[in-house]
Amino acid sequence: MSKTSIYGLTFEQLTSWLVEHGQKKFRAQQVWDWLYKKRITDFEEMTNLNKECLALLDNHFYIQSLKQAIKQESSDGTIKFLFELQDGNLIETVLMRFSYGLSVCVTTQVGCNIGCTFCASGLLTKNRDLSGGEIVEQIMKVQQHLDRVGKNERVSHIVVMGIGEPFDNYSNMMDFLRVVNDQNGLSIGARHITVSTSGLAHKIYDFADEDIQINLAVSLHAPNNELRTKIMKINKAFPLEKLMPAVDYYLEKTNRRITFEYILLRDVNDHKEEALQLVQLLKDKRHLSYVNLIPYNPVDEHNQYQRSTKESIVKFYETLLNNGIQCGVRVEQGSDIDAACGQLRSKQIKAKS
Ligand SMILES: C[S@@+](CC[C@H](N)C(=O)[O-])C[C@H]1O[C@@H](n2cnc3c(N)ncnc32)[C@H](O)[C@@H]1O
Ligand code: SF4
Repeated sequence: MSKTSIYGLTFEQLTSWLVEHGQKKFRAQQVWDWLYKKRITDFEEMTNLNKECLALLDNHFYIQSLKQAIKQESSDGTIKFLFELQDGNLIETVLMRFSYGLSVCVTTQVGCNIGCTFCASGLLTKNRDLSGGEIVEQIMKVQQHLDRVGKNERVSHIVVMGIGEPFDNYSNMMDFLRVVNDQNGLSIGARHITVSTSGLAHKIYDFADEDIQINLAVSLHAPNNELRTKIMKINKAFPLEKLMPAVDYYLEKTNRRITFEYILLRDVNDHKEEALQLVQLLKDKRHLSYVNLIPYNPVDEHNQYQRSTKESIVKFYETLLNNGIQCGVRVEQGSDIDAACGQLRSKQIKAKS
C-alpha cells in the first residue's frame, strides 16, 4: 500500500479517517496541533499519541516529501524556492514580503496546458496536477524556513498564482484552501487568500457557489476577443461572452470584489484605446472591480514581448482611474532573481537536458 501525504486531508477527513480506524475523535486535533502549530516532520515526535495511533498514521501517511533543490534570495527579501517532488518533477514556490505581511505564491500543477504566449510556466506542458498535500506542503516548507530563521514570522497571505492553472486542478486546490484556512490548523484568513485563474468560466461558477470567502483574480490582459485570443489561447474556449457572465454571476452571488490582472505589453495592449475599452468592459461592475496592472517580466523564449514604458504604464493607469475604475500597478518583487513565474524551473530543466 503506498502512503499519501497527511497534509492532503482536511480536518473533517482526518477526523473521519481516525474514527473509522478505531481512534477517538479528539486525536484529530492533537495530530493537527503537531502538524500545523508545532510543525513537526516526523510522526515519532507526536508524543501525546498512543503507539497504536502512531503506527496507524505511519503506515498510511507521510508528512513531507518535497526536497529543496534551489533557494534564491532577492535583496528585497523575496525568496524563491525550487522544490523537487517525490517523482523528480520540479516546482516553484515564492515568499514575498509586503508591508501588510508575508505572502506565499504556490504552484498547483507541474507545468501548464493553457500556454499563454507571455508566460514561462506554460513553456513546458503539464506533466501532472499537484495533490492537495503537495500544495499544502509548499506553505509548510516556507513556514518551517521562517521558523528556522527564528524571527517568529508567520505566513499571513497566500496567492495561488504560481505555475499552473488552479481551476484545472479544482478539487485538489479546494482541499488545499480548506486545510490552510481551517481554524484548527494554520488558520490563514480566507480574505488573505487569492486564487488567480486564466478564465475557466465554468469553474468560476463553481467557485462562486463554494462556502468559503476566498478572493478571486481573473487574468484578463486584453479588453477584446481579438487581442485576448492572440495573447491567451484559452480565450478561444472561453471568450469574453462566456467569461464576463461568469464574472457577473460570481459578483452577484458573493458580493466580493474581483481583481482583474492586466499585464502591460509594450505596443500590444497598452494603448489608450485598450484602456478605454477596458473601462467599457468593466463599467457596470466598477464598484466591485479592481484592475491590477502588471509590469511584464521578460521571458527569454517570449522575446516578441517587451515591458511597457513607465510613461505608458502611468497613462494607462490614469485613463482607468479618470474613468472611475479602481486600479493599481503591481509592486515588483524579486526583480534581481528569476522573477517571472516558472522561469527558475524552466532554466533548471533546460540546464539538465
Ligand atoms: C502564473 S499565473 C498562475 C495562475 C493562473 N494560471 C493565471 O493565469 O491566472 C499568475 C499570474 O502571473 C501572470 N504572469 C505570467 N507570466 C508573466 C510574466 N512573464 N510577467 C508578469 N506576469 C506574468 C499571469 O498572467 C497571471 O496573472
Ligand atoms: S499565465 Fe497562468 S494559465 Fe497562462 S500559461 Fe501561465 S500559468 Fe498557465
